[in-house]
Amino acid sequence: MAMTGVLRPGHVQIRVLDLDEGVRHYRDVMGMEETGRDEQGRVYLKCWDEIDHASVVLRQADRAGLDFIGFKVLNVKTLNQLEADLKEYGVKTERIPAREMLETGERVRFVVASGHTIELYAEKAPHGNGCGGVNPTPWSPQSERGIAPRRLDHALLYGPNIEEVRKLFVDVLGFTLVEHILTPDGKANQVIFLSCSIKSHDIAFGEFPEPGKLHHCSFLMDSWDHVLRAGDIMSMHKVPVDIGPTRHGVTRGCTIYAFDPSGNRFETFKEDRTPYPDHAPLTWTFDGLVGEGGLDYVQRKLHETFLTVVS
Ligand SMILES: O=C/C=C/C=C(\O)C(=O)O
Ligand SMILES: [Fe+2]
Repeated sequence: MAMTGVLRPGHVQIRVLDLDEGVRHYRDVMGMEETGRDEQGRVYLKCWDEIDHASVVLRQADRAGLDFIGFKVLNVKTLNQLEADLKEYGVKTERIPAREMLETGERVRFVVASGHTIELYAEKAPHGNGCGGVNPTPWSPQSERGIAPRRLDHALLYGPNIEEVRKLFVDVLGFTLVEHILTPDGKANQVIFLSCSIKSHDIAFGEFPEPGKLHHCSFLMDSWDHVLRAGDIMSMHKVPVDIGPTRHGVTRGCTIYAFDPSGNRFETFKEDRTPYPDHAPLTWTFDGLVGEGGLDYVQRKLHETFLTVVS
């Protein structure tokens, strides 16, 4: 947890072109549990080992992408303090009323320099993970349905001005820069990996001319084996795979990148680092992205789509 009380990415609202297709993907292929639908027609889903009501909200729209990503913070006191800190830093914030999102309290919403909408919230009703809270089981039957990721893990967002975004997340929200990929001239950041925990990243930003773009939302798998099994299930459902199975040199994460029916990239990801905030950030040169396997460690090749395909 960041010293400022930001816990984790708690929800993403993803735009899908066809709601039924989207639900079939996240519920039946990914194996997430549908936990609700609201009067706006949005569909709420959660991963099997998440406690809170939902981590993915699907909204039907005429263009794919990410409406916003929300971070859960420790409590209401922390939420109020962070809103004050954001305002003092010069960020314009707005309050989204409680229950605008099912089972979720007030959200503090703001737009960062890359054009992405970020939210902070303190309250989301628990739904449970099927293991129980007293003498719990180590897993639940839901953990065997479909790809069955443990949780929503992180997102990589593409847009301009990521240096300004880095400063905000580090100086105000208390995130740590864990790894970064430099631009070809080595003078700036191409991609930054930021953590509010001891994960390799809770959110990442890549420099990109168009604001507000989604590179991928990522879901945590337990092992290489589970990532490979996810690949089998993607193939069974003809899910278009983008990169992998492979390991990223950056973050060491074992990965498959693929696309949902709307063309939103998602990732099945096995974490393999536990960086603490006192660790110095790891640096990747741009040619390290290719030559040293930064993107694809096994094949040591750059997949153009990593730099160009967003939703
Ligand atoms: O070189 C690119 C690395 C991308 C890393 C991830 O998407 C990840 O670690 O989840
Ligand atoms: Fe990722």
